[in-house]
Amino acid sequence: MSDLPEELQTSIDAVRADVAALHGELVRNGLVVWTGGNVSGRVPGADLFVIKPSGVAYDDLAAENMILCDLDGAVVPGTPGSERSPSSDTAAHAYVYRNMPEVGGVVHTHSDYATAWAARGEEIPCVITAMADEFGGPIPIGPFAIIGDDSIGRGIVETLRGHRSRAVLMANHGPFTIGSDARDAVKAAVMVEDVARTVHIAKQGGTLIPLAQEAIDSLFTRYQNVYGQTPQGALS
Ligand SMILES: O=C(CO)[C@@H](O)[C@@H](O)COP(=O)(O)O
Repeated sequence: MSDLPEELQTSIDAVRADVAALHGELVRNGLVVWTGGNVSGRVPGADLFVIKPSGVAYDDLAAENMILCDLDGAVVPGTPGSERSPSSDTAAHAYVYRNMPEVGGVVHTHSDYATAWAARGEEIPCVITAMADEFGGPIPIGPFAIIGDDSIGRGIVETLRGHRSRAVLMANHGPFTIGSDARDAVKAAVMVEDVARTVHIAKQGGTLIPLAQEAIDSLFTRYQNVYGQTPQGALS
């Protein structure tokens, strides 16, 4: 692939750097232990995505050892990092990219509280405004699926297609999140763990009070369209 058009190579290099750095956000936010999580990012305008190598310590991850894959999940030969095996979940990430063209990033972790809800096969009810803002409603449970083929990816797509949530709790496994790009998917992974913890603590203290759908809709619309800075005001 060394004879790629310069613009595509530049785009691939940017996604490599972004995906490598975002794995550090999983560690910084306490979402992973050892190597138990992964981030990928789609290469804009190409049938390609970048994902981490399987089982490599987060401290050793770098742009040059990220792995470039096609949308079937096959490693692109002769590219930096292609000498290593891609993440165990590459097939799942690839399935999402093939079937949800609007998705630019996918993340998987075994973060404690979200994975505990997944172990119970229990969706997280929308009882706090932070959930309405970020997920527009409850965080759904996806089917139990064994790693190794399209099963996990199919479960993610069947659960999230047409759903406001960018997070799904795959039963007995843990959260997978999607986003407009890899950073957005990492944000969803951070926020699903945060709300999973809060609602778990609330549930221990007594009866949860559901938010009215009208309030959820209003909060989600505001947060998705008004919250934060315009591109002119953004600092990073
Ligand atoms: O959940 C699993 C394996 O069941 C994987 O996501 C996790 O161990 C991370 O594996 P990778 O290092 O991405 O291959």
